[in-house]
Amino acid sequence: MSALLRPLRSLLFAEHHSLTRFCSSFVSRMRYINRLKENDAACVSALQSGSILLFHRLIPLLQCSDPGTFRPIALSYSEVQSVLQRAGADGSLLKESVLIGCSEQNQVQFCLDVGELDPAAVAEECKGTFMELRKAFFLLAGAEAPLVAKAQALLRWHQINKFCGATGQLTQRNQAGSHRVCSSNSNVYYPKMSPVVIVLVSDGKRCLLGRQSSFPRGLYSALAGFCDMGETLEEALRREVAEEVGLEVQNIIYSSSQHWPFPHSSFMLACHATVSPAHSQLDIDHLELEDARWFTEEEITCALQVKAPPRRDQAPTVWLPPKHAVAHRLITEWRDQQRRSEGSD
Ligand SMILES: NC(=O)C1=CN([C@@H]2O[C@H](COP(=O)(O)OP(=O)(O)OC[C@H]3O[C@@H](n4cnc5c(N)ncnc54)[C@H](O)[C@@H]3O)[C@@H](O)[C@H]2O)C=CC1
Ligand SMILES: [Mg+2]
Repeated sequence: MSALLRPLRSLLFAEHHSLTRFCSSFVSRMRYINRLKENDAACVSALQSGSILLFHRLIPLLQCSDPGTFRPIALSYSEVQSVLQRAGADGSLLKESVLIGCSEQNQVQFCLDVGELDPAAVAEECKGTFMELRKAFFLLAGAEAPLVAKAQALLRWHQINKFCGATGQLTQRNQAGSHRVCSSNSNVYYPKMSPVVIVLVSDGKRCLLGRQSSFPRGLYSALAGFCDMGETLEEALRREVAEEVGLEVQNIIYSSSQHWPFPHSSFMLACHATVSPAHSQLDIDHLELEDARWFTEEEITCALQVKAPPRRDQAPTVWLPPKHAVAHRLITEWRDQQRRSEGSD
């Protein structure tokens, strides 16, 4: 190795080693990932020891782990190299991998879209199946649904941001895929989510759920809406509730947030809010909602028992969003709060 290269290699090794040494606690994991976004060489090195999730035109490669449960197949760099070679592609596609994050087991995770390969050959080679995320999301085990959703969202973002919106010129990505830069005016683009407020309104004894005509039969959910430019969370929430059901809410309390991949990367900001019983008369905007109703705690408890959507030949029994959706969390938080307050009455 030439004298010039040796210092570079030892620098990279030290950098990688120090980065790897850092990857032992949450803080150091976060700092490590941040550095991989800033240091292309370290990211290339992390890719060679990382795990890679494969997609085919944004459809994730999964395998059945338990009956009715799927998980993403995490391949090593060399396993992906041999999949690519067997599928007749050269290994250079690997550099298109996008950094997702670092697992709690300190495994750096990447995703790669092999859209130009034959999906059947890749699926057979990896003993898996490519499954649309809309279907897979609810069959993935707990923590893996957000991981696969984030990976798909990143890959989609790169596919639709190849050109600069201002100059029309090509944009170039960094090795981690955490940003793209316009090749002519250096505009920097970062992956974006659209902020959405989602709220469970209560009048003290009941909670309010609505449904759009696009929802599956019988499904009711918390009211939700995209934030407009310049709005605060509270302003968007008040506007959406006023628009959709004609109510003015008070006492907005933040609950939690969630990346929601459908249809394209919403950033769900979930809250509880109240109206006084004297001002709970609904005035539904049927251009926005097919229906909206007040539900008692008993009705919610019944609806939470409904595990499968009603069949076409059945009455449209009310059912609620599954555990993967933040609406489910809002509803169970409200139900639990009702039980606590009844218990203390
Ligand atoms: N994770 C969960 O528990 C739930 C998630 N959601 C999601 O929340 C989102 C918003 O719910 P909706 O009631 O449909 O929203 P909404 O009440 O704002 O109505 C949708 C309208 O917002 C506009 N819009 C669409 N995309 C936009 C964007 N990126 N930025 C600004 N405006 C946009 C369009 O005019 C569209 O017709 C949807 O993506 C839905 O999938 C909805 C309920 C539960
Ligand atoms: Mg809405």
